[in-house]
Amino acid sequence: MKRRGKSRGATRRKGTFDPDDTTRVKHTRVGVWDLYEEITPELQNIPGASNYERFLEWKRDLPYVWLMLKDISSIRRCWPLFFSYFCVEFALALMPAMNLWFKGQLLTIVQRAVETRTVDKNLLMQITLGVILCKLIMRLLRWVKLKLQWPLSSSLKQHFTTHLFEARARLDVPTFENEAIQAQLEAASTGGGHFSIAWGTFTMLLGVFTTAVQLISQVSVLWHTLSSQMDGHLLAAVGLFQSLAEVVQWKSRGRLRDGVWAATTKNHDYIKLQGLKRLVAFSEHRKEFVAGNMAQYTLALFKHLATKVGPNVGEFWEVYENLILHGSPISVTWIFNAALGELPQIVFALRAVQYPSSIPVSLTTLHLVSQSVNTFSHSVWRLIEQTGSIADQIASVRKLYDVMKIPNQVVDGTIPFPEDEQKIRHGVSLEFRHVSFKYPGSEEFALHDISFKLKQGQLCVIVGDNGSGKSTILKLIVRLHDPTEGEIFVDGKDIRTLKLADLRQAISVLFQDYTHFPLTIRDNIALGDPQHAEDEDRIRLAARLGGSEDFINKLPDGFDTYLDRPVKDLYGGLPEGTKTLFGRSVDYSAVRGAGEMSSKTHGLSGGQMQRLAVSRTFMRSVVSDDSRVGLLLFDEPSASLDPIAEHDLFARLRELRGNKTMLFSSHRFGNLTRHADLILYMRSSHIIETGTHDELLKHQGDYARIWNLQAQAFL
Ligand SMILES: Nc1ncnc2c1ncn2[C@@H]1O[C@H](COP(=O)(O)OP(=O)(O)OP(=O)(O)O)[C@@H](O)[C@H]1O
Repeated sequence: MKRRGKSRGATRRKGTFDPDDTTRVKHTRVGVWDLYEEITPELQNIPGASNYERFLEWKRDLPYVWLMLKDISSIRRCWPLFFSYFCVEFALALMPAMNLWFKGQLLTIVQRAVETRTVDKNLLMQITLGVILCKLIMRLLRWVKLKLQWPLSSSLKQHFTTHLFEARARLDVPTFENEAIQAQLEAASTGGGHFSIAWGTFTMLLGVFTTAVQLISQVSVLWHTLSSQMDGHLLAAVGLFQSLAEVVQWKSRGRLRDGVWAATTKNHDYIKLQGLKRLVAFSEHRKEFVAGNMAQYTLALFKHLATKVGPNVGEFWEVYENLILHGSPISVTWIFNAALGELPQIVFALRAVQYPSSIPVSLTTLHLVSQSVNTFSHSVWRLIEQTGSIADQIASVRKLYDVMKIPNQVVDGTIPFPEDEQKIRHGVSLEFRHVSFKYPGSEEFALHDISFKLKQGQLCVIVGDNGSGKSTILKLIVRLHDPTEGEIFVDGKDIRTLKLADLRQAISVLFQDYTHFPLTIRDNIALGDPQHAEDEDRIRLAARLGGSEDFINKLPDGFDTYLDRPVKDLYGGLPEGTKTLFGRSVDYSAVRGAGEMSSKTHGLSGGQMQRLAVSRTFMRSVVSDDSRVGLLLFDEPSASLDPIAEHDLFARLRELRGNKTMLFSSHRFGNLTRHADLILYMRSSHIIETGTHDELLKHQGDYARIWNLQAQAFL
């Protein structure tokens, strides 16, 4: 481990994590990763301070456990199952003590047999029966437990999956794209394990309780039984000493806790290696990968890089577990403890030499003691392990609830919008007042001092160079981000004061980088207007207006087609092309046919994709008479359309928009700009020319130049 010795003068914001601050940050190399942990200055020199901190964490986190238990108790249909599960666990916890009791009885019989040379056959039968019954009951209880486990754990999982869905659904763009937030969401979803956090916590709490019951019941039975045995307490003490010695040697693993830490890698070879893995694994790259003939080159590069970075590479957690947690060498106490395991036998041998006549009784006692000490120390181990992981588990519960409280960067307003529902159909006014904007983490202005006004019902077209800021203007209107400086007004009101849901309801937007959702085509269109998502007629009308109805109808599953099925079919691991297996002929087509599975995928052309996206916008904006939309935003809606489709789209838009205010971003002059009330010509984050088509032509500036350039192509 070494400290970083650079940039003492680095800018440090109060309360934020600064990896370059050498007084507060510990740096550890973990394979190709660099781990930076914040050292808490006040506590670092106090012995045992971290344990104290851990206790404080518990105190902070326990209310969340209470909250979770209340949440779990709200799933009423599970009550009987929970009750049964609790009873089964409780009964199972008493079983080892019961077993011990029977063994104690056996010991008494042996002792009596040694002393009196007689055996009580009836008692022996009863005890034998009791032991068998005990085993049977235990098996039965375990079977019932397994049967109850699945319905309970899956109910909890489902309940908390909905909770996580809600937590994700409420996040805005800059918050969601933040990598720290992504990590927080990930941690809350998995809890780092196979089961859900809720089920893990429930079983852990129950486990601690039942282990305590197990220990108390065993100790009382053992104490009672051994009181009457020669050397009973001595052997028990020796056995327990050994198991406690192991416990003392066990120390909590130095897991990274929830404190402030961050890990990064600057190893270019490793990063490139990961990039190559994705390139070859993800279907979205396959077309270019194949067409570009990249296989041979990338394979050679992959091999070269893999050799160069060596074996100590992998996901951070994988490397951390192996190099840091399991990296400790074998200790002297570890070896000493192994020898201590034989101590009860040594004590027994010495006593046998001293009192040879007591050998049979002592032998049975030794057997009883070593067995019960084994179960006992197993229980102690369980308890320690459970309490050791309690802090982690409880912290996971807090994570589960904390994700609901992640603050959005775009803060909601309070004023309802619009004041007049009727009026909004005739459009809204829009004003940008000295708006500047930088994307999060970017030093460059994407927009700089942008001001313009648009009256109710006007058509505005934004034209300009690539990267000049056209799309960004549209994104700010729907408040995907807020301006860094300046204000935006809709109908004279600062959009930051308006209720976000109302503002977005009043706007229909088609982004340039639209995506299609992993749902059916019907749902893809329907989600344009969630309020009318069940209205089949509207969906079909939207498809017709967007120019997508014809090709959708030609697809085998029509509107039910999934463009990219979110759940894939599963197949056995036979190598593709296998024709025979152990002499039998085999073929996937039989099982595929029986399951009505298809290996076909439905590809759409770029233009068809765009028509689908336009249909989604139409679903919201122009289809309904009761629409509450007053502002339509289109970012390059015709980029992938053929000239006829483009012409039809604009004609339809002009006809259907009524009086709604409309804003287009476009590279194409003509079809739209000629009808525009206002054209904004942009370059390098600034508006450099504004006016109508005629005004800008007269002005003889850049707009006129590009217009003439495009017009000449048709001469
Ligand atoms: N998510 C983002 N994060 C950081 N910078 C971004 C992001 N999106 C865009 N930018 C930057 O902001 C500037 C404006 O981008 P914008 O997408 O608004 O341009 P545009 O005029 O719509 O371009 P085009 O004509 O190519 O669509 C560009 O310099 C771009 O690199």
